[in-house]
Amino acid sequence: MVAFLNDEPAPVMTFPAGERCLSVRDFSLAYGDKPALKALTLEVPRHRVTAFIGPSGCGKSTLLRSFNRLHDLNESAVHQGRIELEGRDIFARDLNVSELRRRVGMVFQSPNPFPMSIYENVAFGLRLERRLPKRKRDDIIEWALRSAALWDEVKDRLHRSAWQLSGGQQQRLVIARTLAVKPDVLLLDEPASALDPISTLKIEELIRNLKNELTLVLVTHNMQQAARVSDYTAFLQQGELVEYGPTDQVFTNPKRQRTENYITGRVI
Ligand SMILES: Nc1ncnc2c1ncn2[C@@H]1O[C@H](COP(=O)(O)OP(=O)(O)OP(=O)(O)O)[C@@H](O)[C@H]1O
Repeated sequence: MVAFLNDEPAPVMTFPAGERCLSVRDFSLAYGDKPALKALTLEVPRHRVTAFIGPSGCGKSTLLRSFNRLHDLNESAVHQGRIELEGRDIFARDLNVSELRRRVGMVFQSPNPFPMSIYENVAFGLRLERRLPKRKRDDIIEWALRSAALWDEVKDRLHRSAWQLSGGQQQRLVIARTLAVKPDVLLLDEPASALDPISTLKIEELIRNLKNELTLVLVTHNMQQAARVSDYTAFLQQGELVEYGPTDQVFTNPKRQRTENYITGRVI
């Protein structure tokens, strides 16, 4: 066993204030009396891809969903501690939760386009937000579909049903729909786990390219995927942050014995 590996609490990795997008301080969340996250402290850097990995039930999705307060919808969920988006407390009384969810968009495991055309899917969020002149709306829809690497495949059939697209195309459409309202952060919860290998590679390429536009946080069971697309990786176990660092370091030179056990397959 390598001497430096130990199970001390994870050292806090910090970023200069100008590079920090999300900041989690001593954050705990329980469903009723069952703790899911235990006093987590971590920072998510702006315009980077940060991956959350760890065994099933370790709290990855719970942490991701906390970033846009999806737990408000679950009466049994209680939290303590603080999360800031660009320096602002997301639990502040005067915070507008709809605006938070516009700024922090989310894409789930199974593609969920609405039963309407490709065009209407991307326009959906824009219609709710504000009345835009058609020309301007068309420009944003083209921009969002291009950003989601889907424009060339759908530009000649924008008014056909979104359900005619393949699963991978549907997931890129959902990403375009989320991008259309210009979020600052994109949360991705296992975005490729329902897709075939080629569609998965397209989503991964998209994730890498999108960091020019916004900050991405990815939950994945697939460690190769985390290694391929993320800049930073956080390893969680039983609601605790075990290790957080640059992805290369976490995968090739982990500082914690528990991380090494997980990435080498000794714990699943
Ligand atoms: N809505 C809920 N109500 C009650 N308990 C929940 C709820 N959602 C999650 N949990 C529990 O909280 C813990 C963390 O779950 P979470 O889904 O965040 O983990 P995860 O790491 O994302 O798991 P997986 O990889 O299986 O999706 C688990 O013990 C889970 O059973």
